[in-house]
Amino acid sequence: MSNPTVENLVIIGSGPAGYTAAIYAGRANLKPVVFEGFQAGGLPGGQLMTTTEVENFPGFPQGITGPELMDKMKAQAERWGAELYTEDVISVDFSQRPFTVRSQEREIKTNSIVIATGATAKRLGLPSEQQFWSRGISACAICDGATPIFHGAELAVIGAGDSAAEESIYLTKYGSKVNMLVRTDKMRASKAMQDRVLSNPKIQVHWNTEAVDIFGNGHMEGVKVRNTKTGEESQLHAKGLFYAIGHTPNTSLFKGQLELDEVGYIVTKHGSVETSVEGVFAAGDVQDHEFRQAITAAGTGCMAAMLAERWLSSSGLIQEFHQQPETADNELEHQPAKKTEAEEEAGFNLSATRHEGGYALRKLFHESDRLLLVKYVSPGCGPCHTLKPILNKVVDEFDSKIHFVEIDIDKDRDIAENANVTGTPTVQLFKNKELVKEVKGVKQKSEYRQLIESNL
Ligand SMILES: Cc1cc2nc3c(=O)[nH]c(=O)nc-3n(C[C@H](O)[C@H](O)[C@H](O)COP(=O)(O)OP(=O)(O)OC[C@H]3O[C@@H](n4cnc5c(N)ncnc54)[C@H](O)[C@@H]3O)c2cc1C
Repeated sequence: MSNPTVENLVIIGSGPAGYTAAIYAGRANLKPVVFEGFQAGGLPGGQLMTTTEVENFPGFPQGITGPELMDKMKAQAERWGAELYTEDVISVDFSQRPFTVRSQEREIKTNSIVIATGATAKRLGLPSEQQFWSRGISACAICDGATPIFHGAELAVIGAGDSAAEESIYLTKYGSKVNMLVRTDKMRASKAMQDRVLSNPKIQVHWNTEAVDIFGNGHMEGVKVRNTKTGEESQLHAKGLFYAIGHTPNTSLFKGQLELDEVGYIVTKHGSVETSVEGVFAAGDVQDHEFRQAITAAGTGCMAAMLAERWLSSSGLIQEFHQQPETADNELEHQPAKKTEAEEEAGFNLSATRHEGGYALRKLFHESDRLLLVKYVSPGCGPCHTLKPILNKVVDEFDSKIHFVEIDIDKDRDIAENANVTGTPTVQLFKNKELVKEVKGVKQKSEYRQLIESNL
């Protein structure tokens, strides 16, 4: 599908840099188009979707969770008229003006671009990594740590920076012990984080230790480790292994079109966010290997939008869209209050499509004559947050034809255990009490739709 109009500005990425650029460009009446991303370079909302409390973003003295902060930034961008697409950009062409940006769904011509594609968590490439991925190995402790198999179990974290420290501390809520594997005899984490790790009785730091492989039978049982000083190998028992080993800038799309440094970060002019191509700006972690903070990403997002506006204006390309800000619809403020179990029993209505909690699931499993779609989520899980509006739309389409239940695996541990849920989000579809299909992670709407349609 081609769009014949030429946009003022396309923003690629929806972390703090992308949404801030969208807020500024929206307020400058540029009506920016934002590709929020989907899977190629992390979640829509960016890296903060995988964290719990953000304590250092100005304006939130009590802290705020990462997903909540990103929800607010998104709502603010929408309020100022940004047009958002939850799609990955698959190619760009900067060789001709206007520039071209393509996703699977559309092709857009634009006079200027802000790249805010951030960075993606690295993997180690261990021999059995693929086999045990999501069967013990995870790159997101916040998303998967609450899984029942990890409760009371020994766990391991690989890494030596702030992420590794934060994830180790978080995992002590669930595991009996957390082994932190550090390749050298030093941690890179901030002094404050190191102190929290070293003083936590549930965390053991294994210095000069690297992972060699994973072992297990179906599910992971432990990590083969090597002492980097002596070369001696040994086995460390752990039911879960969490990677926190840094990030790679998401710039493969731009190779050969923009100047990148030897690691792949976009090169910007000193003190600016201008790239080697006029009219293309880069903001946030994709061009910053030094600070890598939400506030610096937001700051450079602001600079990129302001410079894009100046550049469009001085090139005589600007097209203004005057508008009133939309009223923000903050979903979080409209969450229903939690019900007691007695209220749940009294209020259970078999004819309703949507339900939540273990009581409803048990009732529906035995009494429903419809397809039963079960979504398992956990508190603070960013991908669960991303999945919510996607699955909500699909459930609406099948209103009265299916039953839908949301299970918080932290509250209904026994249910998650019986259902063999090994990470969140997980969606299971049941027909006549039989499990037809399990889908892990976040997928496009069409995949869930097709799954339901083919079983109706
Ligand atoms: C666990 C953890 C905890 C953290 N805690 C803090 C904290 O407390 N305070 C703090 O200040 N910072 C924190 N950070 C760092 C902070 O998250 C980053 O510095 C910040 O998110 C960078 O923002 P960004 O906008 O540059 O990129 P990102 O947040 O990485 O977002 C990149 C965006 O680009 C999109 N994208 C990628 N490729 C494509 C594509 N091909 N097409 C379309 N879209 C694409 C992604 O979907 C994503 O939306 C933390 C990071 C982690 C991992």
